[in-house]
Amino acid sequence: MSTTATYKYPKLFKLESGKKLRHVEIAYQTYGKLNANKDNVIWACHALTANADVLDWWDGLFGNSALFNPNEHFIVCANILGSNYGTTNPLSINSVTGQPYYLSFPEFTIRDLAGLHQLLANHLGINSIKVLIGGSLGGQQALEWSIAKTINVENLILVATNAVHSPWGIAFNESQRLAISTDRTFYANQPDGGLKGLKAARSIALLSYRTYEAYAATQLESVNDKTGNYRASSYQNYQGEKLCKRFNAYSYWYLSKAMDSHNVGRGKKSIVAALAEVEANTLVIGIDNDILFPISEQKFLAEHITDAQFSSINCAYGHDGFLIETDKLTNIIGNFLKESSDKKIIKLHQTA
Ligand SMILES: CC(=O)SCCNC(=O)CCNC(=O)[C@H](O)C(C)(C)COP(=O)(O)OP(=O)(O)OC[C@H]1O[C@@H](n2cnc3c(N)ncnc32)[C@H](O)[C@@H]1OP(=O)(O)O
Ligand SMILES: N[C@@H](CCO)C(=O)O
Repeated sequence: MSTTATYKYPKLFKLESGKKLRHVEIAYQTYGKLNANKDNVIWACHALTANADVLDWWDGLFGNSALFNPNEHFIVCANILGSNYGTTNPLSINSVTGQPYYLSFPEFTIRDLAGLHQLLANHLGINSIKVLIGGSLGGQQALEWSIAKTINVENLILVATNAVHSPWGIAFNESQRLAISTDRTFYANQPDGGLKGLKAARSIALLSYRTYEAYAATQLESVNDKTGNYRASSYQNYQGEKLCKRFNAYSYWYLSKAMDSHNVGRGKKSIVAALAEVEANTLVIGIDNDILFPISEQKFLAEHITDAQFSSINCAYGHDGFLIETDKLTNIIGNFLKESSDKKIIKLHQTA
């Protein structure tokens, strides 16, 4: 059973900045049924440009016969604030002006994304999450939500993510925003504003999601006499255009800023102290060819989250491997969850 719905939060939602959003709407999908004990929730947090349909974009890890399946689990995935797949975003109507927000949309942080997940969990009557999982920007949300401890998270799975967004990651995002800002239609406040800039931004981003080896494997020329019309050029153009058909420059702009804001140590004693607040059984998975969220970042997470396990995946694809290597993820996560449930049974026997 799959449900697509939108939750309209009836009150004002206060952002970390202190600004308030009214009439926040959260588009979400659920699959399967919440059991009587309400202890079968799998909550997936999506990355930069995905949507609430986790069975589609994380097919293989999620699916009818996958590790996370709707027969056993109640799977929840919410479209994040700022994204154009149904949740309130810069193209939504600002009820005060009666016009879309565009660039008057307030900036928000990863903590705000986690805050919206909590609103939805309250609405769905969920007090406990069996597995909270996210990759990349999705992992940043899952981590902040676990640190906030507004809900019980039994198992936390962080894939290709970090505790604080790096100078390198911010520089990539800033370069993408520079590309968008050179497109003057961006400032015209129209739904297709900045699309040429967005195309260039996606082309830049892809360089950080893939690797030298991935391009060599898929875009190498088969002839030596070319002096133009290269496959790699066509690939960059195609990928930029593909994103423009399903996304908008305003959402991209704001979401990339939210990613830059990620720092679990903000307002805390330190980043390390913030990580020590995580109480969930944690598994951190890195991709060893990831140049955007290098594996040192996942090792750091695992080192500072109490009793966290660390595992790595070899994937020539690089960062986006977290969306592709679903067999490897299934294997690593399946073993981790089995161990975690065995430990729980032993603990129960010891306390009985
Ligand atoms: C409504 C929605 O669609 S939202 C959900 C979809 N998006 C998401 O979930 C976001 C996360 N997903 C992603 O980032 C990506 O889909 C990934 C990483 C999982 C895979 O990336 P892909 O772009 O599918 O794969 P890859 O990088 O190998 O590129 C393949 C595409 O490039 C095209 N391509 C490959 N080489 C070239 C070239 N030289 N010139 C032009 N096109 C090329 C292929 O024909 C293929 O096109 P298609 O996507 O139309 O089938
Ligand atoms: N390729 C991913 C971003 C990488 O984290 C997306 O478009 O959502």
